[in-house]
Amino acid sequence: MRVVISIGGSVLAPDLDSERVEAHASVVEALAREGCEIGAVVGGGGVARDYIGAARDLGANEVQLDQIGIDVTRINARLLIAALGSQVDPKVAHDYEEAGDAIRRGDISVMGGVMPGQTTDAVAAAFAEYVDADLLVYATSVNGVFSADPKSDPDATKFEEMAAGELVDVIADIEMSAGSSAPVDLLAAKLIERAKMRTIVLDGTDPSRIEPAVLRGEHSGTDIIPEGGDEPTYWAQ
Ligand SMILES: Nc1ncnc2c1ncn2[C@@H]1O[C@H](COP(=O)(O)OP(=O)(O)OP(=O)(O)O)[C@@H](O)[C@H]1O
Ligand SMILES: O=c1ccn([C@@H]2O[C@H](COP(=O)(O)O)[C@@H](O)[C@H]2O)c(=O)[nH]1
Repeated sequence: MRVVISIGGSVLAPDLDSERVEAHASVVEALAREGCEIGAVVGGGGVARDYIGAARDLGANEVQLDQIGIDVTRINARLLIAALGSQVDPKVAHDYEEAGDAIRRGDISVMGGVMPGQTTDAVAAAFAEYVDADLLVYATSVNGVFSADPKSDPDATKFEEMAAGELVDVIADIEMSAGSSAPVDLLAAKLIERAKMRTIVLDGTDPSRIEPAVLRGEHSGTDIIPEGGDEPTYWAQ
């Protein structure tokens, strides 16, 4: 089974805590031991937003801000690589070909951002499509996709499952400036829809939630159901 896991910066490195990074790496390594081929994409989190905010105040334009964000995602990717054992490609992959080659060699491949105008959510979706992944997992700071931002709307309700087209509709109104927050960005949602990619959005603040989701489909987040895609099959059945 080939899996791409997007690990939000706000769950991997809300602060510089090596034990938390180690816990995420352990989950990735456990999945690899189960025989999964893994691509990981790491976000920039609060550190990226802090840098972006400071540079915006200094007059940088949105592309320059995105470039700062990309740099931070790649630093976080290096942190995850540092915590992974010898099975990881030691380079942060800067494009999908490099990342795909590493996976085909049997390595775990880790990416950060690749280009302005998107977030690492879109990187993960494109990476998953490029390597024909069986599953894409977003480990983020909220437990799934809600009808509205649950951090600001107490009446927001969680989707247990939703079609990829519905995801596009929910995400469409969220702002897309550098450093913005969404469970997945709009480009990612469109790529998931196009690729008919089976996708899970879950709370990754506790990384141990990722393994049962990948191996058995057990999680309390949101399943994005591909329209016209195959029925899910699980590795550990
Ligand atoms: N409809 C929605 N459903 C779920 N979350 C939403 C929604 N709209 C906005 N959000 C916000 O999306 C955010 C998703 O997580 P966020 O982007 O902060 O972190 P991440 O996925 O860990 O990535 P990173 O911190 O690297 O950008 C949350 O802050 C949540 O409040
Ligand atoms: O491919 C990419 C990835 C990221 N960015 C910029 O970086 C920040 C932080 O990334 P997150 O995935 O949100 O953690 C993002 O808001 C963009 O500004 C990018 O431009 N391109």
